[in-house]
Amino acid sequence: MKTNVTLEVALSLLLDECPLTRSIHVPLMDSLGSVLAEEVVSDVNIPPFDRSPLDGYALRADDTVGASLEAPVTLSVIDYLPAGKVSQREVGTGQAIRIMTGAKIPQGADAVIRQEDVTHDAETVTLRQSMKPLENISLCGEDILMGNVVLHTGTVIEPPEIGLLASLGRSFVSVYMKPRVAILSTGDELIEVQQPMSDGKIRNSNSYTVAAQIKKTGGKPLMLGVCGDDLSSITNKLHAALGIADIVITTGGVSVGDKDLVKEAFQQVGAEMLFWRVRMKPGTPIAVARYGEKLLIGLSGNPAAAFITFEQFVRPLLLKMMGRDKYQLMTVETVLENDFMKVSNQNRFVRATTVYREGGFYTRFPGRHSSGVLSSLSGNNSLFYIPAGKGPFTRGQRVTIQLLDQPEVKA
Ligand SMILES: Nc1nc2c(c(=O)[nH]1)N[C@H]1C(S)=C(S)[C@@H](COP(=O)(O)OP(=O)(O)OC[C@H]3O[C@@H](n4cnc5c(N)ncnc54)[C@H](O)[C@@H]3O)O[C@H]1N2
Ligand code: MOO
Ligand SMILES: [Mg+2]
Repeated sequence: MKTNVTLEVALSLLLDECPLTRSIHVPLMDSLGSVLAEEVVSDVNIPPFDRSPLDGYALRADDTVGASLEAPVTLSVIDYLPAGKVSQREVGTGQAIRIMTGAKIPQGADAVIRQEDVTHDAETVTLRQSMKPLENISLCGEDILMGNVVLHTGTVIEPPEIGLLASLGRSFVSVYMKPRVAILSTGDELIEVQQPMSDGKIRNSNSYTVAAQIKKTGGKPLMLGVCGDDLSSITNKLHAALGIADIVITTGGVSVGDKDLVKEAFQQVGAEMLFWRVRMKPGTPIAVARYGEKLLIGLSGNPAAAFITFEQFVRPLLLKMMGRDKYQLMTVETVLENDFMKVSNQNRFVRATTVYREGGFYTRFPGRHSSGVLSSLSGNNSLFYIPAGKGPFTRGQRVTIQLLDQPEVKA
């Protein structure tokens, strides 16, 4: 087992060989946010026929040659075509058909004129301009051509892709499955949300924070509740978790205390330790092990450490497993709005609030930074990564930060 590894080494040990989840056929609307696991080829032309993009008159361009203010051309209107209807008539010489946007161009016609550009009565339409062949006609297949690849494997399904798939008649689509992630919080001091407080105990918040992070990333959280600090309880829960999940996350019990038994439990269930302890604060004691294709990730019990290490390790892991090729947090250049004077001898992630104003990003450090403090995670949408020995940082300085969420835009 590697220990005291750098962030980069830890990330590559975790991500380099992580498996893709299986692909699964899901109803179209359930695919939003997932990654496409198939090449989508169009079996139709879109639009499926030549159609009118305007409300007006379909006619033969030839009939309008030489038409002008001085020499208007009058055509007789032989039919009326709303969208969805097909005309049984063919437009002959000297004829036109009244047509609405979206209707199929009738036989014989090769141009459409806007109704604002003509005068008409019940039976005729008069033009004062000539038309070119194919003027104002949306051609069959001009949007999507039959036989073409419309969406590639690996495309993230967002609302436009949902619309495209719908237009191709795909009510089911193949996507990479959401990873199932079991969460087990360890600690004799833990009580559940609904339980009354008692001396020496603390409510389990990690299971909920981590489950929410999993959900937000697109995974499927499976909450296994809390478990005391004893080896057999932890291993029993891990066995159960490995039976139902692709990834198992534990919180607590990964440091050096007498009751920190999670690493031992990972080994007892037959997992191979990949690393323990990363050179970062908070979250140093993170432990990662592999069990076949499954991964076990022991996060620190300290709430802020668990949250931040999730963002650094588990979020990219889940995204990569779901087929995403962009899985790192977005980074932006920002201007500091207050000082950060502390120089740390360790690589450190500091909670920060970033806003977008007057064309640029601005960042403050409003909260407390200890890894046991949960409250200052709230409202902070970014993390400032400070390599060991760097700093102090002063107001006005330009630095790079990680965005956890879209920043607020200030006027
Ligand atoms: N002698 C040393 N002691 C510690 C070291 C060290 O290097 N030498 N490292 C410290 C660091 S850094 C961290 S981080 C913590 C990590 O400890 P564990 O991962 O073993 O976590 P626990 O000891 O179980 O708990 C830590 C803290 O968090 C609270 N906790 C735990 N689970 C939850 C939960 N589900 N919800 C809310 N709060 C939780 C727990 O009560 C503790 O207060 O170790 C240091 N010690
Ligand atoms: O590595 Mo710990 O999370 O700083 O207290
Ligand atoms: Mg501990």
